Amino acid sequence: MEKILVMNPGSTSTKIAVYQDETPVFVESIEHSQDELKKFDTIIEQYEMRKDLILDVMEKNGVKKEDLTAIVSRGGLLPPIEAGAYKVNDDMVWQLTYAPQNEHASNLGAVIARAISKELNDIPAYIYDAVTVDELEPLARVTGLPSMQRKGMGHNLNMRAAAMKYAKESGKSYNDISVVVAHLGGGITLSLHHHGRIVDMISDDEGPFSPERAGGLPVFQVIDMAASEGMDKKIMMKTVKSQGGLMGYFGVNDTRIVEKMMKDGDKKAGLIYNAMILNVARNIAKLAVYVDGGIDNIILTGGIAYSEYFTKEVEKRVKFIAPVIVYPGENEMESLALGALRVQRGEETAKTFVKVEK
Ligand SMILES: Nc1ncnc2c1ncn2[C@@H]1O[C@H](COP(=O)(O)OP(=O)(O)O)[C@@H](O)[C@H]1O
Ligand SMILES: CCCC(=O)OP(=O)(O)O
Repeated sequence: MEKILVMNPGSTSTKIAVYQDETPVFVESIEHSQDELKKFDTIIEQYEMRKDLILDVMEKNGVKKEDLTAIVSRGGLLPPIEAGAYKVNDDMVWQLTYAPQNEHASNLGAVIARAISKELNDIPAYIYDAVTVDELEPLARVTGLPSMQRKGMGHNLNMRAAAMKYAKESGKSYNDISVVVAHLGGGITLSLHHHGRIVDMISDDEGPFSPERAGGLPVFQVIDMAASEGMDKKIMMKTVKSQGGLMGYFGVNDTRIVEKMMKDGDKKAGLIYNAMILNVARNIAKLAVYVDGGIDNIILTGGIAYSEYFTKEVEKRVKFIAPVIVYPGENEMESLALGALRVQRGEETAKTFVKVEK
């Protein structure tokens, strides 16, 4: 029997679960307010706070850490890697601590997993379907600057799980479907799953603005901003990553608040909320053209997909491409647990990560 600790450090929450084989013993999501997080300058400084929280929640739910047989976490912003499981090793911890592709809360997952594993005689620790799974086709990588390439970066864990769920429900194999999946969360990313691979995707730096991200911006204005007084990389990243989107316009990252403002007659809220919807729809259409519009279904998932208003308005704009299906929320904790379980049972092999020094 397996007892697996599952961790998912996100930008606005830490999700923690323990699974006994396929069954959840508990699943908890602890929200982090902007106030709580603003005292940390970098993500890695949140290490102690998030690790203690994970261990406390486990203890509170009556699970002894000595009973764990494996640990699995959402993977962070590693250099481009393949889909599926990777063993957490010292190279991965080094990469996420000193040379991640970018700052992101998920960078903490493998670092905390390694530390807990070491305290427990090196029980196996894994990451699964990391943020930087990159299966983009060469055609989808090209930009207009020879020195820049498009990269795969997104909510791969939830988006692949949603695509696989759709395949199962429609009696097909993941290898036979063509779907566009939009993860509508604190950050919004979209992906095109075509014959078993994510052949194109739109990351949070290119796509729609979201509750806390600026999304794709007019590049000439970005250059002016970067060249302005007092700007540096850290301030710029913070502005577009956590202070953009709804946060920038209204100072809140809770979509429900903005939707309520709109419904109560606030004109600015109506304009911005409907623009967010338009941006999601526009980016779905962008992905559909890679396969000449040959999409079986469009899938909307993530927290915002609980909003009937949001999903219906997106559907109105994109249903000319393919039918829309809504899987509200995310299935990340179960996807992580089942991935680790397959590895523990020898049904899948975990790959080995090797660090890439810049
Ligand atoms: N019923 C709802 N209607 C609209 N938005 C919602 C609803 N429930 C949650 N959300 C929004 O979903 C977002 C978080 O989505 P989630 O997928 O949990 O996030 P993340 O990708 O950041 O982990 C927040 O902006 C939250 O306000
Ligand atoms: C860059 C994609 C990953 C991401 O944005 O995750 P969160 O929305 O959880 O911050």
